[in-house]
Amino acid sequence: MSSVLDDIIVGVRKDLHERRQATSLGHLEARIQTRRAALEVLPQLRRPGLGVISEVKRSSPSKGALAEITDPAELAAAYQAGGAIAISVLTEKHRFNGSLADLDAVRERVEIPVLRKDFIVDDYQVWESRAHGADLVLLIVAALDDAELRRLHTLVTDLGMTPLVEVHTPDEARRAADLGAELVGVNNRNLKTLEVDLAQFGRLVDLLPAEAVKVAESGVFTPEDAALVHSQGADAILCGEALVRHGDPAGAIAAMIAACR
Ligand SMILES: O=C(O)c1ccccc1NCC(=O)[C@H](O)[C@H](O)COP(=O)(O)O
Repeated sequence: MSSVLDDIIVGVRKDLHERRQATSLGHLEARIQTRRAALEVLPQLRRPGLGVISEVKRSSPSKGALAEITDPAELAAAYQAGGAIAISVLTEKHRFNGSLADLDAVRERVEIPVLRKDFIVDDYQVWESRAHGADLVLLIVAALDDAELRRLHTLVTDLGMTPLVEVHTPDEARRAADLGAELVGVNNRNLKTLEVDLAQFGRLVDLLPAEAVKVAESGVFTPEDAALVHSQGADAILCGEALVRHGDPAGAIAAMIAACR
């Protein structure tokens, strides 16, 4: 039986095929030449305290519609004002109602690094991410075999961006370590069943390379949640639903950072 992740990737490959027909790789390469270099994020994430990677997320397979978000750039500006270290933009369209236009709008508006959050399975998407101004690209270990993971990780790095390597199981944590990943996210959400367990970060943290920057992803709702994963070794959190549903996202980010001082 196929998992939620498998179903998402079927749609992603179909969309990718259409975009490839519309925009050649050569066009993306030319567009990259006009962009300034990708921003670094690792030095900031290595500083003491909690980094908050704040996500622009309209809907999700687990919860359906979360927030309308008519102006993603405005939301990203609020995130930046609250002290976010980076903005994550979900660009998948069928399940998350995101787009590359969202990435463009956010990139134009904020000065901090921007993560392209999608289901990356092909080199084309990496070129596309840089062409649209991404500084970081998510690589989900569960979606890739070792050869694909290594190839995409190298390409992201070669284009000057930072790969965020996402794991959920001990085996995936080992694969991320073998890769020499410098930025590793533990997703507390199982992308095959959609179950969320905030304790997953604490279970996996010791399996990650000591020198890697560690991100706790998903299921962080309160300053107390943020303080818990920070006390377990999270340098940063990746937070979506709690912020898009909050009336004061800047204040919510500031409160999470304050709880980890
Ligand atoms: O959010 C989902 O339901 C989901 C389902 C299947 C694949 C990925 C999914 N989400 C992507 C993410 O990992 C989250 O958007 C991100 O970590 C923020 O999570 P949260 O703070 O719980 O919104």
